Amino acid sequence: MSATAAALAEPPVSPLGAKKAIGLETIGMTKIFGSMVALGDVSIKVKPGSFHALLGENGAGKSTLVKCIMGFYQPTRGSVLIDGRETEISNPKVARDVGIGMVYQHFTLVPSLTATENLVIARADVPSVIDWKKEKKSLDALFDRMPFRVPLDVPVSSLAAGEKQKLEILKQLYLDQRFLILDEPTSVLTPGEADEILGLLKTMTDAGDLTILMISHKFREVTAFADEFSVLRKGEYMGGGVTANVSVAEMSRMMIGDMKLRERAARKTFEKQPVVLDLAGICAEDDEGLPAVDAVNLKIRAGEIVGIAGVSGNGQSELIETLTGQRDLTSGRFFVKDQPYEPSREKMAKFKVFGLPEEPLKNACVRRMTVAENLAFRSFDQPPISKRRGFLSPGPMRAKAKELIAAYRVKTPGPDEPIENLSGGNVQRAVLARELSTQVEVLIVANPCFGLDFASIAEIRSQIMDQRNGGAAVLLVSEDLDEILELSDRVAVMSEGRIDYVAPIGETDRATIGQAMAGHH
Ligand SMILES: Nc1ncnc2c1ncn2[C@@H]1O[C@H](COP(=O)(O)OP(=O)(O)OP(=O)(O)O)[C@@H](O)[C@H]1O
Repeated sequence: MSATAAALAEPPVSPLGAKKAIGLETIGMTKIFGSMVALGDVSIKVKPGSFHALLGENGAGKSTLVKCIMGFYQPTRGSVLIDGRETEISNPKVARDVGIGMVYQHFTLVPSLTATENLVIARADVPSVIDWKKEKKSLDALFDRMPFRVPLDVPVSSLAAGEKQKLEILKQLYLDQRFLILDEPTSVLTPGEADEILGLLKTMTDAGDLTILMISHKFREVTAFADEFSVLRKGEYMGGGVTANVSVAEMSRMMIGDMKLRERAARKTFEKQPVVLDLAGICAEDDEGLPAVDAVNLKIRAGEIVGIAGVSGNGQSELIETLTGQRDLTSGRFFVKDQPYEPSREKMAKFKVFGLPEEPLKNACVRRMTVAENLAFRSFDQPPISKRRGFLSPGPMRAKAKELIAAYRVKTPGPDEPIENLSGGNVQRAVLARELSTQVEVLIVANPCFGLDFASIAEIRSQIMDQRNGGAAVLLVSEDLDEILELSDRVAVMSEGRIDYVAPIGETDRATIGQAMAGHH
């Protein structure tokens, strides 16, 4: 039996509004892309009013499953039951009409509009002439019944990341969605913000007002907030159950099988090494032409990792972009081994400067080109890939790609797959494979483990440490303070475009770094 959204029976009334939490099941969900079975016969049950975690390593099929639920993909086979009834979700509008909403890793709000404006225009029934006074009054009344609120009258661009994420969630509640899919919702939040938001959502699921299906790679959050969990591996359902009854070790085994994690690379000790990368008075502007990087001075020695901590949006992205040639300097200079350095392709090759920017699919790949071609970006004009200048040799290029795919466990049907078809985590691994596979003198990495599963994080951090131990100077920008503390030899804190606090790792602590992040230094 198939029921449309309109045919669904009126749910019982809750204090939050007309509807109650929705229960959802997938039955035999299967999605095949060409010869690739991204999802094979997956049945999961998310009870109404539960907080359910969806786990799996990169490429396991989590996004494909939720895209089938949301109507972004049509499954090859399988169906969705909503509150026990089979419901055909032919597109995202149908999902929305039946009360399923999605909150993404990245923000989808219009930055120049206020929260009120963002919410009202998101409505399907937005009137052609909007009575803003009336809308604001009804929003205020609604938010009085919500467990959290955000400032309604300032542009979204001026809100902190935690407030933006709260607003994304409030938007879904305002649209009366009672089944929320959260795709790694805390990646851009501090641990404090993450706990606050997940805690508030948990009060709503416990009250029976909302059901949550959360994709997460963070066991800490899963064990603290999820009632139940399901694990996918290679597109198949591997098991699940009540979170409190299953250990983290058992959950990880379900995710990766008996694969052995790479031993954490030990930190090699060096005598005082020469300076390799020197940032001298670096200044740059943001996209609006406002000062973003303000006279940054930093020297990084061979065999040293300097971690830049900071709340996102304090100039870190712009600093990285100046170093990788994606943003002009307004003043200052770079030196590599005392020689002037500008980030052109030739100079990067000459000085062996490598890097992983943020959002690698956008900033470090050509999305429609194959995995092999993307892996060859740094070497396509050198033997053996180019025997004569301008002539590519596909054989050696594919052979090299296969080697890197195996070494870095990039999940792809093969080297000829367009890179845009890979899962987010696997694009990340492919770019790291390309950038870390040769001798590196300077390594510039921004949030290298963003969106990666726990096994990949261990592997990538070991590789960064290997490069350091091999004598590379590493500049690591990360919003994950644990990552900075684990990898860095020295910590620098960036606040409002400036670096006013730098300390060796043994002479600082979380609280001091936190204060410097808040600008108290
Ligand atoms: N449009 C597509 N065409 C071909 N293959 C695809 C497409 N979308 C996904 N895949 C493949 O399906 C598999 C599952 O990908 P999916 O994005 O669902 O994984 P995931 O578990 O969400 O991973 P991650 O944690 O890295 O985001 C991957 O091997 C991916 O390459």
